[in-house]
Amino acid sequence: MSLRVGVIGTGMIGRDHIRRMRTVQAGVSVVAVADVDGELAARVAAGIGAVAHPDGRELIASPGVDAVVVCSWGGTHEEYVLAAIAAGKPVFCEKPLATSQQACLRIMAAEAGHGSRLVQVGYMRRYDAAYRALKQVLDSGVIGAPLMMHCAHRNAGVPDFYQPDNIITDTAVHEIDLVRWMFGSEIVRVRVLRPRASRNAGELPDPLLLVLELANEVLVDVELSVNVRYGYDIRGEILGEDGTVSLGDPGLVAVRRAGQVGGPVPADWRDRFGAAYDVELRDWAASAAGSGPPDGPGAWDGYAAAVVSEAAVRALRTGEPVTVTLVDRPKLYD
Ligand SMILES: NC(=O)C1=CN([C@@H]2O[C@H](COP(=O)(O)OP(=O)(O)OC[C@H]3O[C@@H](n4cnc5c(N)ncnc54)[C@H](O)[C@@H]3O)[C@@H](O)[C@H]2O)C=CC1
Ligand SMILES: O=C1[C@@H](O)[C@H](O)[C@@H](O)[C@H](O)[C@H]1O
Repeated sequence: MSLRVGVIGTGMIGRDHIRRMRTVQAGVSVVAVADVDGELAARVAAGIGAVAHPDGRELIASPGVDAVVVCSWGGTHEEYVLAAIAAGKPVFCEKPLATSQQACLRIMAAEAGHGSRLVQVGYMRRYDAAYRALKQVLDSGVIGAPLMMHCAHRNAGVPDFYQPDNIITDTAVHEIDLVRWMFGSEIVRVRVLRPRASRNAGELPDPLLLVLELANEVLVDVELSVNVRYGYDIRGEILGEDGTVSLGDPGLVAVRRAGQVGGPVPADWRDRFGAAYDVELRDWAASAAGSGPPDGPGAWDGYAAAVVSEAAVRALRTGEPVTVTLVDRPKLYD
């Protein structure tokens, strides 16, 4: 029997995940949706033969729903993730897990009370073929012990709701999760530097340079530019004691003509990370269908990312370095 999934939030990524669960994945049916925009939910439900619930909590409680995907706005995630845990249902929650470290602690406490992992967070870069290849080279030891990583996270543009903090909490949070996974080490200190703002930036402090210090003394710099106009450009290079490894060009072709060489730049996150979302949701659905607890990023990772994000927001506002302090990691997440 196929896994009956309910999706809360039928906006951009909610609809994209519905499409992939219906067309790319086997063994999954999207049977229910919910959105505060009732008309949108009804339209999406009608298009796929699903039930539209007026409320996300009702969807979670429905006996016809085995597992839940949360794609609503970040501030609403805690409520739905807690309700899914209370119902004993596996839940895939888009990033961020929640918008404060206290909320993430409440989620971890609820999961510990349940006794096994039910939560996966949508940090899809861990499933990206290029980042996985980068980690494989790093872990093989051929470039020696890591010293630094240089990252760039460039968006063509960002939604109108973006405030300065969103550059950290919605954009940089991907690198915050990624480097913890890449180096198997927690972030202990952050600082944020502000160069001259781009003329394309509007009111935003854009670009920013985020500097992350890890417990293993690796230093990471992340350029965050959210209005570059030319496309969605994600870069990463690790410097080791004996060599370097970097993400390759995501373009599948190079065009040589008129004395120039060029190729496509992805338009947005769907374009660049489409295959990673496919693998991420396939693995999550397999675990939710009974293959075992999810082994992707969990509530602990969501919590750590929230603590570092809060520290980075403070660093952005004050211009000062901020130390990161995490609670002891509960046994459930060893
Ligand atoms: N992993 C990734 O690369 C990406 C993750 N995201 C994350 O996905 C989430 C959604 O982002 P988008 O789809 O871009 O936003 P969106 O604004 O396009 O869609 C969000 C939907 O949630 C609905 N909603 C808001 N509050 C709700 C509530 N209490 N109950 C039910 N529905 C509610 C809205 O009406 C809207 O339709 C965010 O947390 C965002 O950070 C978004 C884009 C990429
Ligand atoms: O998660 C995402 C968006 O919410 C965010 O706005 C973008 O900056 C990220 O690149 C994308 O992956």
